Amino acid sequence: MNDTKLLLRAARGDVLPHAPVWFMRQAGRSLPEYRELRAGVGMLESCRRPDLVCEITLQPVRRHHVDAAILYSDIVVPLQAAGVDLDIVAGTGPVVAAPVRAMADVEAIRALEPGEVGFVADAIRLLLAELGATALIGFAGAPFTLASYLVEGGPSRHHAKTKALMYGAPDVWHALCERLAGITRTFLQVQVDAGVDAIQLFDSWAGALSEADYRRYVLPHSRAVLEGVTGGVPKIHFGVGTAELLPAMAEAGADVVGVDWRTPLDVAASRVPGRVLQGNLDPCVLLAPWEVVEQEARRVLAEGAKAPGHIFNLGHGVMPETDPDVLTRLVELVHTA
Ligand SMILES: Cc1c2[nH]c(c1CCC(=O)O)Cc1[nH]c(c(CCC(=O)O)c1C)Cc1[nH]c(c(CCC(=O)O)c1C)Cc1[nH]c(c(C)c1CCC(=O)O)C2
Repeated sequence: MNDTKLLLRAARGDVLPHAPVWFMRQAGRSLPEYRELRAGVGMLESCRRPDLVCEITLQPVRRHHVDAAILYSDIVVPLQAAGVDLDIVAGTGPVVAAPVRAMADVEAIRALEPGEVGFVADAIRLLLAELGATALIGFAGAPFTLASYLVEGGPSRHHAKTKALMYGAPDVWHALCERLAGITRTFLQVQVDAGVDAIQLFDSWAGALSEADYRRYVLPHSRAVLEGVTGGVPKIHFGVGTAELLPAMAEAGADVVGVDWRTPLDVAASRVPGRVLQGNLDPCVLLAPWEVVEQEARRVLAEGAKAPGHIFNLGHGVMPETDPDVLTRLVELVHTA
């Protein structure tokens, strides 16, 4: 069964008739059917309801015929399940009630018990019964990106408080990342044990760091997550603005390296030889006329062909204002290119 899933064959580096395609943030606000289902239901509440998670995860599969579904959830779901007081505020993102600034704050973050995210395992079981040959991707946030939300208290442009803690109190920083790595590992293992086909570790904001700082302050923790998850599923590792970090992120232990739109995939292939790549059409290109979308998508496919395997995706998430019909057409193009 698994062998018929195109995404898994691409992750293994098999020669395929065409690249598999899915989109980061394919479930969500670009779809009117999502906005309808979510009316009056809070974001995190919706993530705890297996029936809603299943339906929202399936919406982009039905509409676009992508080769993979990504579980509808959020990177802060396991933190909330482990008792961290936070919410997702519409139009802003995650907001944390009591930001982490000192060792006592770190010590107040406890481990995640698998049963505390049982709703995720339930949703995955519902999805597996529906998905057939479409792969299901589970995911989690990497320690740096989670730490950034916890230390800043919310979204941040410069991650200044995060870096101040990292440089100024490395013992607190490493203790925080160790706890977050434990929570993330448990969250991913629950998803793998429930049957997802692949996992993606999002270190969305790691591109804020130099390679030296990434290696010193982040890589050991991301590696602990990626190496700690057992079950043999392919592991995808992705961040934004990570051109200089690609080799280090590959060393953290991913089978597939996600690339944003800034680095052409043939250049990325030379930076992480032997790795399968995922990416990397600029999400903003989807707002341009179709001729531009087609030209850029064909360029991405040609550059991706230089890697040992290529999973077509955007360089970051779908923008909410994207016309869903353009996504559907893009999937068709990738499938027939
Ligand atoms: C950094 C990050 C977060 N969450 C996530 C990341 C890593 C991916 C990335 O880099 O974009 C991951 C995520 N969040 C969500 C998914 C669902 C699956 C999918 O990709 O379709 C995934 C994979 C749902 C969501 N997560 C969120 C929404 C929008 C909330 C809503 O619909 O009300 C969705 C569908 C909220 C969220 N959650 C987060 C942000 C920055 C936001 C956006 C705030 C906003 O613009 O409203 C934190």
